[in-house]
Amino acid sequence: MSEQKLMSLIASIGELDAAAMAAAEQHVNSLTKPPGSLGRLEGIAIQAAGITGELAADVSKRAVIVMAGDHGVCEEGVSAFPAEVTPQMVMNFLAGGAAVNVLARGAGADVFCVDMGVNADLEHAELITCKTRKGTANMAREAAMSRDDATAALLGGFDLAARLAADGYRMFATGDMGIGNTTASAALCAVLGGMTADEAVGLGTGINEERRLHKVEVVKRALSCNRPDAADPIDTLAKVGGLEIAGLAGVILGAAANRSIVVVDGFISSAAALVAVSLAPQAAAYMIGSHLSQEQGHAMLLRKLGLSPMIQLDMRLGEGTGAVLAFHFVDAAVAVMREMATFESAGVSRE
Ligand SMILES: Cc1cc2ncn([C@H]3O[C@H](COP(=O)(O)O)[C@@H](O)[C@H]3O)c2cc1C
Ligand SMILES: O=C(O)c1cccnc1
Repeated sequence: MSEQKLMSLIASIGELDAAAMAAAEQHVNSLTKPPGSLGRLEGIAIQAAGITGELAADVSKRAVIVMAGDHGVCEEGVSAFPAEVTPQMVMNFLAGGAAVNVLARGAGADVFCVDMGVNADLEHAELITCKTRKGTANMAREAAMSRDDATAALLGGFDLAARLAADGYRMFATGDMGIGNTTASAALCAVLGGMTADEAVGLGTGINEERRLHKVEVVKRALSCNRPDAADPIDTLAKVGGLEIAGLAGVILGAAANRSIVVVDGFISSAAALVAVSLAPQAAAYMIGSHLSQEQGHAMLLRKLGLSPMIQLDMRLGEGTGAVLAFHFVDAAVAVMREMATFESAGVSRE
């Protein structure tokens, strides 16, 4: 039933507005600069027009959605940090003290923190709760979650993006929090992205190479014990994914269905994007890449997604930090469209 609902919501994701993109391209080429000289800002401006249907959309209302969930696979020793950091960081987000809060303030973005499945009873007036279980099971031994749990998390993310879009938000950043989630993301890359476990597994929060090799073995075990079906993204998500990753995939789909820009953060968010485009290839057009994470699989994953990062600051944090920073560049692209003079208006000659 709910899977049917998800499929019908996904089917509502349309193509970009071709007429708006053509008008935006024509406008970009009329501005006082040599053609193409603003480089990728021009492409972003045209994509933003295609997404929103407007030449220079008002994207001043923007949100970073930070989704948190715990991972049973932590018991295999895959992270440099203990699992209790997940709920502790959620409280830090809500208090405004995490990196993403600081960078969001700088980019004029509202932070929405969502408990998608943290292994603790969290209460806070501003915490959004969309929880079916307290963390996933250990995917190295059994399915991380049920198909119903994965579907519910996808729908929860979709619904949140839709509600925020109805509230006027036109631009979203995806953010994650969940100790152990680079392991789940790597497993998703292996199945849905066709990467080897060794290509997909990185150092996460800062394990050493010896522990990375152990993490590769854990991912291989998760794949051989669960046998996820690469042709079935929900099966894959349920078996080797995570609750916050599922929620973020839903956010991406919900943003696309509501003609909103979705700026994708680092490795974990990109794994969520991989799930989203595996379910709905047409959602890819609504996504903008933000930064290149230091997590080793990210470059390959971005290539598979067809996303090019705008910035490379050697960050490897998640939380939506890279995506929120990239808001500044989307702002720049839209401002160019809105404010630059044309050859005609400024009386500047061209051939
Ligand atoms: C204090 C702290 C804050 C974070 N904020 C994001 N992450 C990031 O690190 C985790 C993924 O790495 P791994 O798979 O190695 O556990 C995720 O929670 C991710 O959001 C953090 C990690 C820590 C320790
Ligand atoms: O790129 C990311 O999102 C990332 C990398 C390492 C640890 N946490 C997040």
